[in-house]
Amino acid sequence: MALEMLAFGQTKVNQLRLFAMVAALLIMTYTLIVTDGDVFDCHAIWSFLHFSLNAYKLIQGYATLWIQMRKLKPWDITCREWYFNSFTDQEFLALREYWEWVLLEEGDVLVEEGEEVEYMSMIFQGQGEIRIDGKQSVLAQIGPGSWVGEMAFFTGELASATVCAAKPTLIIRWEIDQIKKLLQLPGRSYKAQAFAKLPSHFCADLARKVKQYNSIPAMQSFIQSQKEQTKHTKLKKFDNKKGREQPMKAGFVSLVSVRRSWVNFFDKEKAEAALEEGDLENGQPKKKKTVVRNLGKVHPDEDKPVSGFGAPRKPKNFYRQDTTSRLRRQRVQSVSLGIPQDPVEEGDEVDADEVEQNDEKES
Ligand SMILES: Nc1ncnc2c1ncn2[C@@H]1O[C@@H]2COP(=O)(O)O[C@H]2[C@H]1O
Repeated sequence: MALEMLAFGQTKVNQLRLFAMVAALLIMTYTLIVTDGDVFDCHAIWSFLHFSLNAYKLIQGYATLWIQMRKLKPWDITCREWYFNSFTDQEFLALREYWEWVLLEEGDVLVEEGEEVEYMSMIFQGQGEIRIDGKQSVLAQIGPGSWVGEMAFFTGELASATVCAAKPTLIIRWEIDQIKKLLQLPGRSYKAQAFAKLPSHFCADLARKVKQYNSIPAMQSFIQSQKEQTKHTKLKKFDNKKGREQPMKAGFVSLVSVRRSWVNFFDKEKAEAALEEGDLENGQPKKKKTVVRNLGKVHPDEDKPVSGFGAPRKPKNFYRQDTTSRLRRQRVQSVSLGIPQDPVEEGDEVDADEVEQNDEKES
């Protein structure tokens, strides 16, 4: 009973048969002992049938396998040894059942760029050329063990490139639709197991292609140029930062340079506007000059100017207190502006209303 249970736990058919046979043999022996050799006992008959049936199937299976393996051509055996050594005999035969050998002449096309991919092919001997841009440029060369059509198999898209034979080339190929159907097979038959293993081989080949692509000079120079660009960008950022810091440091030394750096680095727009208005001198906006109009000595008694820097504070009602001086000042100012004025001498009579109006204007 225990052996029977173990037999049902097996996932491989031949192992299951072997366990079932041993279990049936034990039951048969036990029945014959208990029944004193009664071969017609139903347990004995049932276990005998069970044993014989499994033994027949087992022997038949191995005999067929042996015959099929002997039928394999030398290139099938080489192909298995080179590329499918992870498959059991039965799995390999299941795989072999669906593929065909095709010999390509030089220039024969396996798949055409932009067209539907019908076959999944593997180069056994020879060489293939991967061409793009309507066969103009040779992108890569592929040799024995490379798959063709795996990209379309995974993506379901049209062929990404044209592949043609660079010399007489021997390939094996399966119909892609057939592989997809066989991948859906339920259970754990050899066929199902064989086709379930196949896509991992496509993936391995894809990985190899990417690795090869990464190591070609074009890719390496691309990586180098990327590195240089990154370095250049970093340096530029550093320079900009430095450029901003330098004038700021100088600003501690000179207030003017702070102003210049401020204009140069933070307010370029203002500087440009000033340039347009012709207000820029040696690359810097012109300094606004405070126009101080020193009217000179206006009071004969005082030796100081009445306005501008250094002028004494005017006493309240300055002009009221000394109307004559006020008028004299007005005259001097007018003279400096080129306005002819009647000379007003000290002691001249003046109009009080006129003085009043002038005061209002001044304020
Ligand atoms: N750069 C490459 N290197 C190697 N093989 C390629 C390259 N580009 C495309 N191929 C192969 O050319 C095939 C064209 O059809 P697929 O796109 O289905 O699958 C593609 C790959 O098998």
